Amino acid sequence: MGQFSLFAAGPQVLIDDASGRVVHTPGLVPAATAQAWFAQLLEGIAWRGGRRLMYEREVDVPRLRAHFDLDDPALPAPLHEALAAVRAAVDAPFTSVGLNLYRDEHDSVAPHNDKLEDLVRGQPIALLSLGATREMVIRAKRPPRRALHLDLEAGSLLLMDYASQFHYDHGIPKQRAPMGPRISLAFRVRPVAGRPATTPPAAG
Ligand SMILES: O=C(O)CCC(=O)C(=O)O
Ligand SMILES: [Fe+2]
Repeated sequence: MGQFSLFAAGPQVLIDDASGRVVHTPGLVPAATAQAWFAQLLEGIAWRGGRRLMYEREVDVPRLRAHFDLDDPALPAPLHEALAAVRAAVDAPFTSVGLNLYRDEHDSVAPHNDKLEDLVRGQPIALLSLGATREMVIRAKRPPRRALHLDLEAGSLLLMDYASQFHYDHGIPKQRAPMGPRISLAFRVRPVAGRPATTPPAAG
């Protein structure tokens, strides 16, 4: 059996209609592999805090972050391996990986859609989870704002297509119960600098 043949529960299609496609695959990566990557990244990455404006006040971004271009010769080994695992499941020419570190239950990401100018049109976002299980909430933008609550376990993949970013927000809410650290790897296909993010429709 190959390394990636253990799809614990198989892919679960959460959304698949005109509003977009969202697929959750628990167990894409075996638990021991996910744990090894988590430990190496937690120690080995130069995690950065950030500041953002909220209601005209500067506040800390409530998690730590890092970013690599996937062709960076200094790409850490676990990210190379994680990319291979994601590419085995998703046919997209990923160019970039954003890392989020949620140190504990107080860290979060507010509901948002990924910035469309950071994505090549039509390409998905793939989120690989490592470390503690955290809840993600995916909520429709339109009333009645249907919400999906899912547990993102270590080794799971959440694939959101481009269209879904127009119609849904996603976020990782703070929790009350104590939680260990979690790392997410967000693989994206970013537009090449200097070229438009979206291809204009062909003339004629
Ligand atoms: O940590 C996650 O799973 C979500 C991260 C996210 O939404 C983002 O980086 O844009
Ligand atoms: Fe996001």
